[in-house]
Amino acid sequence: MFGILKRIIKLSDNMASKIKKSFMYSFIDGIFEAFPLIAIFYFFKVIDFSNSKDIIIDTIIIVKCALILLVGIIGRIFFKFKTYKLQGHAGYEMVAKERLNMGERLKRVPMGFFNENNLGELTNTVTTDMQFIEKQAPFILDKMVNSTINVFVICISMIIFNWKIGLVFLIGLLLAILILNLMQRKASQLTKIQKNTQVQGVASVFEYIQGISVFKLFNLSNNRSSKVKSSFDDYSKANCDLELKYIPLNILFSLSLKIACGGILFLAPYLVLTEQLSIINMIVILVAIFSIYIPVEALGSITGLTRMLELSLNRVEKIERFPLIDRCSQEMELESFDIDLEGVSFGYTPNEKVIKNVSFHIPEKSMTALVGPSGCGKTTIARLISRFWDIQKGTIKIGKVNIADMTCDSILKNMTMVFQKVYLFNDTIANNIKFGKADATMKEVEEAAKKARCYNFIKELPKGFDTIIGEGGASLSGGEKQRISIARAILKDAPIVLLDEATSSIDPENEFYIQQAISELVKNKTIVVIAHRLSTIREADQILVMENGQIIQNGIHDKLIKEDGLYKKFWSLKKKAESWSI
Ligand SMILES: Nc1ncnc2c1ncn2[C@@H]1O[C@H](COP(=O)(O)OP(=O)(O)OP(=O)(O)O)[C@@H](O)[C@H]1O
Repeated sequence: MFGILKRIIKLSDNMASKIKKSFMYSFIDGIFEAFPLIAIFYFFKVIDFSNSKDIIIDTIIIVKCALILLVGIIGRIFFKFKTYKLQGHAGYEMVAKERLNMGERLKRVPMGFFNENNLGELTNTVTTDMQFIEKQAPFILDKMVNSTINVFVICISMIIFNWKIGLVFLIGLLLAILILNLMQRKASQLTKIQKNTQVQGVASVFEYIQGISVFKLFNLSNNRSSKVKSSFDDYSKANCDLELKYIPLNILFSLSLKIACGGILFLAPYLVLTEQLSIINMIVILVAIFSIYIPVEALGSITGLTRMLELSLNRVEKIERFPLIDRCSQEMELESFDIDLEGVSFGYTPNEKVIKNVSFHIPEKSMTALVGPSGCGKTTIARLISRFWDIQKGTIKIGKVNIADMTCDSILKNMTMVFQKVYLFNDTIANNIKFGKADATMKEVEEAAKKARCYNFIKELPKGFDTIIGEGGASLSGGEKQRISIARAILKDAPIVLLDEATSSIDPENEFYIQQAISELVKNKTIVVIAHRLSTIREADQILVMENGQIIQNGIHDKLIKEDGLYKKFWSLKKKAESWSI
């Protein structure tokens, strides 16, 4: 149980002192909680009950008792406030920091991480798990630490007070701890199942939302929503199971404490009758009996929550443990931007190589086109140059520096990528363009938009650059989204441009503007283009023809067109396709 304490303290980092302080305040609050008991003890101690006909209750005594109660109440309010404030702050700040850390980590893990961990599990970790840790961790730890201290203190006090009563208390306590242990084991199994079904639920909702257009198109929405429903049915069944299997143990736990209370209730008068206990002490015991087991009950009540916290921590720590792609690399400044691949081999899975012993040189400020049939590895080459994955054999150098020695940030700050699939954030158009350069002025943003040929259509929107675009850029046409993403790339002004030309048909007007925008983007840059257009291929300084993960031809268009090979075939097919008209 206490391993979790260490893990939270580790996670909380510089918030640990706040959490520890909150435990101390909570402990002091526990002392003030005992003040009513002290008042009762004092009351019976100072009043003479031996003469039952003439009991004198002095006003001073009443005032003193009232004062003790008042100090108790004020002390509790003050320290409770302090405890909650510290716990709230510590929980919030600890999780806020951890969320940022996680964001940074996710940027630096190999892309294979996202294949191995489904999106539902990741989403669940950064939302539900983190929220659970934020709200519950300080509360659970506080209850755990203080209840244990209180149980220990009460146990010692009872034994000093009267060892026979202390023994009955101890038997009740040991019985309760035994059942608590059983409860923890049960909770361990059941909360794991419950958490897994929760993750499945989130994953199926995610899939449903992402694929909604496909489901609608193929009339599958009922089918998929029944999958979502079934995963939530599993979740609700797991919750019911957890409660049902947990309830008998919970009852047994409470029963053991109540039986021990009953034992003390009978034992105390017996001890008075046999003159082993004074009446005053008996009264104090009878009053205290209702609260001595409260800390033990508190430990019982957090068992399920503790297990859930443990599972949430497991998931967060799993992300923390995943090795960063650039953990042994350094921040570096590049001086030149030519690209060299030497004997590079790579596979997404260990047994299947998709890039096989590839070598080529891309001179600085030149255009290289990658062409070849679908699935031959063109996109993979672009991903490897930007170190989204690490290669298994060979070296990739930019400006004569091995990218394996550079941090992801120092590679990517020199690169711009324009992919077919454009992602725009749910923010203003200006901020989407500024993504390329966070501190850009509005003048720079407008300048980039003009170069990317999107200034005019943006200006025609009612709110211009302040127009909020839906997540993923839902409110813009495909061509408009492309041009905004090119404006973003122009603003970044990186010396290397990786460009995956759009294959999907865009209307001629948009295509014309996109071509103009790209011409602005690539001026004076080292360009690697996954080429689908004849114009791009023809103008390239170098064409790399790929087949089945290998470079099979290399040269300029005029040379390759004369050779008998894949390129010639590819070119005539492309030409034929482009000459088709509808
Ligand atoms: N994330 C991935 N995980 C596993 N395999 C992948 C992944 N991405 C691509 N592949 C596989 O790697 C091979 C090369 O894919 P790649 O996308 O590089 O080809 P491509 O030439 O760019 O194809 P296209 O022109 O159709 O985009 C293919 O067999 C593909 O199925």
